[in-house]
Amino acid sequence: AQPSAPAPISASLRELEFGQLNFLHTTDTHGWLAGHLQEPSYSADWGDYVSFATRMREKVEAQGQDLLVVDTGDRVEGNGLYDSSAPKGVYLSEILRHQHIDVITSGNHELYKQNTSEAEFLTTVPNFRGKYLASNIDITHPETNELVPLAPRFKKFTTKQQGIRIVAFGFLFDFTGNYNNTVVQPVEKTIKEDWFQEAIRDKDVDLFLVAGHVPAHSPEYRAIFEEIRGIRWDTPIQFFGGHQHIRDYAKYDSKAFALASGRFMETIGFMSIDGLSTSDRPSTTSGPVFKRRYIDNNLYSFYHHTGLDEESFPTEKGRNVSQLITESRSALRLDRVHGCAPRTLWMSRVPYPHKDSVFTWLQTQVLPDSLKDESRGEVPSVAILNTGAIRFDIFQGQFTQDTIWTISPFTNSFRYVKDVPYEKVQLIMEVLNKQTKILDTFESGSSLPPLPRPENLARMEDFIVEEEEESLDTPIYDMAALHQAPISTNRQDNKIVPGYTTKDDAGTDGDDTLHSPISFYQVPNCIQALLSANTSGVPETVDLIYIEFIQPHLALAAKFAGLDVDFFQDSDVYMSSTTMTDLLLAWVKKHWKCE
Ligand SMILES: O=c1ccn([C@@H]2O[C@H](COP(=O)(O)O)[C@@H](O)[C@H]2O)c(=O)[nH]1
Repeated sequence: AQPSAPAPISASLRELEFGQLNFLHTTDTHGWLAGHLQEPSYSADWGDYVSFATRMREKVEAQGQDLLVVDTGDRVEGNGLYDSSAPKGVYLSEILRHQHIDVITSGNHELYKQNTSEAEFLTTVPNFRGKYLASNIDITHPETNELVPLAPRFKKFTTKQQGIRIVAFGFLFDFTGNYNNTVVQPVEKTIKEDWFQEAIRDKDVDLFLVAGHVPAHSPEYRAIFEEIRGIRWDTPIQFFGGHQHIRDYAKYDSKAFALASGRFMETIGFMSIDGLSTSDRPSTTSGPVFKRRYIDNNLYSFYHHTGLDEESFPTEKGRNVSQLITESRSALRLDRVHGCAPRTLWMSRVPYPHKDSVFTWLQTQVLPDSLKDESRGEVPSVAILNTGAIRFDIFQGQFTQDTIWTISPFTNSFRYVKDVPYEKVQLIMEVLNKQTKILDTFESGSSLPPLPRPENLARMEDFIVEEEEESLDTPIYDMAALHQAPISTNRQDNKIVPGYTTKDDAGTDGDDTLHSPISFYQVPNCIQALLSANTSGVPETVDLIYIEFIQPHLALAAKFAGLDVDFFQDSDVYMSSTTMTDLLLAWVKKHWKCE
């Protein structure tokens, strides 16, 4: 772990149930390879994960079993380790490559911008040659300008110990927000292509492995499942997915399951399959048995599941990777303190509006104090921000160079349209806040990226822990104590701390660590702030300021609201090239001085 990471808290753990074939899975790590430096439950880093995968491989291979390691994309955008360097990602890709990964795929974040997808093509794909799969992504070759597959479409391989014959694919969901140097072919179309049809007709296959940046429960995975099942009624299928930032497990039939392993290096997903047939050993049981576990990413869990300790657990390579992360963070000055947050601000742990909601803080303080373009004088304005623009909670205490990227990693700046009737803005807000119901069906074929963050789309209802409200002012962890405490192995000491309490298709026993539940509240798709309105009451017309990511959504919503504005032609840059990240950082520096 990183030197400044808090020691994990000892806890009651559920055991891993190993099988003939075992998997470790990460997804949506978004640059958090240093682990969480303010949350003990997730404080292990990528170096610890390198050691963990090695020790797990040693353990299962000693039993004649196999272990495969899978990553399903969105490795970029969301943490200083990726976003703070110029060019972005140079430190991250060096760190990432040290994990032995057997199957790796791209997420949507690898494709939003031309330079990101080209870095993927020129660096990450070669770093994981033979492992990186891209079943439905093409890229314009940066030198030849030809459209070529980002990586091979699929591969067939056999496992080291038992010779289990696996055909593996690597998909991305039907993403449409990519820059025009890449092409994402819809999954439903891809699976009709000759190469896929041939691959699933291969008779010498013991398992189909579908890795992808695709939700575990999704139309895309349903389509792949049905296509394979149509040809191979009996062959086991293991899906690994992601994108929604949740822990999830989907049962497609008794021989086909999908695991999604959360977000931000909080979770190492574990799967095992027992009873697979192989070329020289037909299955002995009535059918394969699938087991899943979501491991909290911390050393307490890692030691427990490997049966090792502080001395015996780390590998030399793992230690070196942790050291490389420390050096990279230091070169990027990620611990540089810009201010001190006086209290914790939550994304979804409190309702909106609420004094401890990050969105209430933005609406009432940051946007009114900061969004001002001198060229617009005292003209009243309304600013609209999509809640998906903010990615993480802000914890009480030091606000560092790393914090700014964890909450606001995107490079969007602001635009505006003048003279918009205030009442039309309110209608537009109503439409935006019903996005999934209205905008998605407004024009056939239009499929806009969602406005809220993925966690909010995956959980459509509030989950309220009644007794939590009183404890919100108390930090979850006593950080000072955690920095010194050795990891206790004394079961008497086990505390139940708030954390994941996952419910999935296999029940409520998936998490390795027993936690108490955390409230989860829905938040709107967008929030608005009324700015520079010196008059009492509401202005008749305003400058409508918006974060540029939502321009296509606004254009559609405006039609709905009967506003005759062409947002692409009639809008202009607001505050030159100031990004949301710049705005937030400037506000923190000015208002949140450390005592
Ligand atoms: O420039 C951007 C890019 C993305 N968003 C928000 O993020 C989600 C997608 O996040 P995933 O991690 O891929 O699930 C998108 O729907 C937006 O809500 C953004 O606001 N600005």
